[in-house]
Amino acid sequence: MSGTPVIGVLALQGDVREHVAALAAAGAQAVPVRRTQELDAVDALVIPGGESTTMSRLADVFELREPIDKRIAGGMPVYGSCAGMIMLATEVLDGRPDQRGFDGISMTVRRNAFGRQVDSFEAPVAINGIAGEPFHAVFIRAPWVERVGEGVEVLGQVTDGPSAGRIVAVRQGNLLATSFHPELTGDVRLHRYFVDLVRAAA
Ligand SMILES: NC(=O)CC[C@H](N)C(=O)O
Repeated sequence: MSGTPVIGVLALQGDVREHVAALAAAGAQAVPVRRTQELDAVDALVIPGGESTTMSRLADVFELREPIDKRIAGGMPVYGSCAGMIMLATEVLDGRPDQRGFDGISMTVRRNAFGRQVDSFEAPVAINGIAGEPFHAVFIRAPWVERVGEGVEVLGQVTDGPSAGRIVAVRQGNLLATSFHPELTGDVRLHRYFVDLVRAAA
C-alpha cells in the first residue's frame, strides 16, 4: 500500500472516539463505520471496547454481520480490544445465549473473566513483536482467552498476580485481539503494529 491506510472503527457502541484518535496518531486515516457502504470503503476494521452483547445485537440491526464476515473471509485485517476481542472469538463462555461474534479468531474467550476477582485492574503486559517496555495494560471487565486453535499465535500473557499466565493478546493471520485497552493509555504502539499489519496485507 503506497498511501495512508483507511481504517474503520465499528461505531455501533463502545469507545469509538479513543480508537479513532489512536489510529490517527499511528498514521492511519480513521473513520467510523456504521453502514455497509462505509465498510466497503475501508482497508481494515477496529472493533472497540464496550459491551459485546449490545454490539452483537446492533450488528444485526445495522445488517453488518454478513458483510463483516465476508470481508474477514476475504482477508480484511481486524483488531478487537476487550468487547472487540469477544466479537472476534469463535466461542464465548459466560456470554448471553443470543450473543454472536463474527467468523474471527479460532479461540475460546471467557467474558468478564477477571471480574470475578476485581472489576478492573492494570498490569504490565509484554507483547511479542512490539519492542520496548511492556504495555501498561488496562483491563475493564475484560475477557481472557482460555483456548486457542491451530494457527493462533499467543502475543501476550499476564505475568504476575492471581491471573498470571492468562492469555490476553492473540493474532491469527490478519486478525488481532487484546483483552486490554491500549486506546485508553496514549500508548499507540499496538495501533502502529496494526497499521503495519494493514500495510503488509494490502
Ligand atoms: N471493556 C469492555 O470492553 C468490557 C467487555 C464486556 N464485559 C463485554 O462482555 O462485552
